[in-house]
Amino acid sequence: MPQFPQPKHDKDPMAYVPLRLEDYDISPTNGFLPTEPPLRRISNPYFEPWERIMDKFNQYLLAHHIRRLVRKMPVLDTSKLETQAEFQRAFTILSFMAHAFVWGRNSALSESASDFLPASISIPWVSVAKFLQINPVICCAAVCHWNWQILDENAKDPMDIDNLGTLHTFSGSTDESWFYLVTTAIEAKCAQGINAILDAVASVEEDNMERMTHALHKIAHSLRDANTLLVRIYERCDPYVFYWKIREFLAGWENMAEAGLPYGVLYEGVDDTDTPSLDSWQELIWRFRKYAGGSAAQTPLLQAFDIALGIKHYPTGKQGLQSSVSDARKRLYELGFSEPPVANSYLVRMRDYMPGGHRRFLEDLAATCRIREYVLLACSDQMLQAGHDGDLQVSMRQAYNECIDLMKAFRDKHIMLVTRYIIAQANTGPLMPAPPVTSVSSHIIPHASHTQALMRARSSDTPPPGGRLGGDSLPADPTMYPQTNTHSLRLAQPTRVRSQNHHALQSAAPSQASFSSTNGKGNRLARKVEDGSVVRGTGGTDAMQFLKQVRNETANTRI
Ligand code: HEM
Repeated sequence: MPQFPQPKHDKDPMAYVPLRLEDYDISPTNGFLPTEPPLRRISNPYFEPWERIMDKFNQYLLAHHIRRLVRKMPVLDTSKLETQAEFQRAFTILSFMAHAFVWGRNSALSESASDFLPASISIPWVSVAKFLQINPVICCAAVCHWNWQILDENAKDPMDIDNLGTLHTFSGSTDESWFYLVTTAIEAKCAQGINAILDAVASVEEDNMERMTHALHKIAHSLRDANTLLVRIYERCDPYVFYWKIREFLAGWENMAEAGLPYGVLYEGVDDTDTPSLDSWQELIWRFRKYAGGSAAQTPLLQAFDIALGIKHYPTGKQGLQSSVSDARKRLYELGFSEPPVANSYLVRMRDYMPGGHRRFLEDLAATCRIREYVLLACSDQMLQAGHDGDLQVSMRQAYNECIDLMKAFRDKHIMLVTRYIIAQANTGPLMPAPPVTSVSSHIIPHASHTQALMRARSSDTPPPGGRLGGDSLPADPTMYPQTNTHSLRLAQPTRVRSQNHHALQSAAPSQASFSSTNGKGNRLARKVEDGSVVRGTGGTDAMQFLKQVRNETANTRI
């Protein structure tokens, strides 16, 4: 029979040491949100060049001033940031400016996505991200964890969703605020569930079923709140606005060939400093960064509940072994606690988009948590069959199963909203056609030569001299939130073009014709899908297949 970790002994290196939330930058009251509301401004006037842009961010984005203003911004020294709250604010506002710079193109001027970030953004952003131990790209923490304010400090429940506001949005719409706030409010409401996880872990050590049952009830309470809040998204976030107006700014730069970024984005002043020669484009191309964009899949919350409850997720398409209870118990007897971890790589990868402390919490929790095993071993087969209501073991099992049912219900509801917010929108198409899109480099390369270059590029793998590459019969691009990632395209080599403002390689962008052949609407991040296409996930997987598998794995964990 497998042994549970023994009570701690000071000299035993394998001793159980209880996890303490403060060691992982987790708030006892607000969970993965900071305890105090995020800063609305960095008070040091040195950072005014950033704050002044944020003062009129929506207006500048609407008027297409962002790129010009960001280019003019000085490169600020992040060593002047003093507190963690300042680093978090810096990360959030740099994320908004960076994504506005990359995706905030002026289509009337035939601009396309930018394949570089100027040093004024990239140098401080990379440095702040390093401090926070998170990828320098927009993420759940930037828009949901560090981007909220309390409206009425004296409210009965200050963290109630109806008492919260956002600090920043791209669109300036209430829909976008609400989209972020649903996640923010879920995080706050589930703080007691995170505390309860630690109680449950401790009760395994104490072999205390009563404490375990109580902790499981508290986890269930949080999950019930999360379920209630999740469906409130329908109240104030219009699926049309979400799909066609918001999500394009949340996209990252991975699998974004069709959006004009086949190689990702070059962080100027960070990754190009020692470029040996501009002729060695192959060398430079490796320095382009590829990151997924923002998604609530980057919240540590659901992963923490998964780990706590022993819900395992396997690579998409390879459903795991968790089948019957007796099988699970048999495996536990045979393998003890040393089952090899086989994880869903997408979910694991999303941890790089979480702050370092939160990522480490998930790792350490996985190493210490044996809640499911405890419940499983406490319930004999006879007891499970006879169902002695009132027995401590049975109540514990019921409390555990209630948590599983609520996790499954959450994922069912989530699948429904993905259907309404993404799939239905992608199938319908936009109401308002965007202006046609042409190559950003049309001022550099005459359109006719561009087209000839395209034709040459498609007949060979060598880049045409001085021209950008693309394909005017690229396949239709099914769509994914928040990153559009679809068919993998055969990437042509980029052509180095020295632009007026930077020396980054101009990336291959599909031509106008290629967009009209997909949906004719010009918007490359939110787009109509062709009949029969699947909506693909960030990791290149079929989103629905991924989400349904994650849901089914949850249901299979019931004891
Ligand atoms: C309009 C609202 C939403 C849409 C359209 C949406 C869409 C998606 C999509 C397409 C995925 C697949 C992977 C990816 O691309 O990142 C995903 C994953 C995920 N989303 Fe959402 N989402 C929404 C709201 C939320 C909210 C409010 C939460 C809760 C905090 C949430 C939590 C998750 C989690 C945890 C995953 C990973 C899969 C899982 O653990 O079940 N989502 N979401």
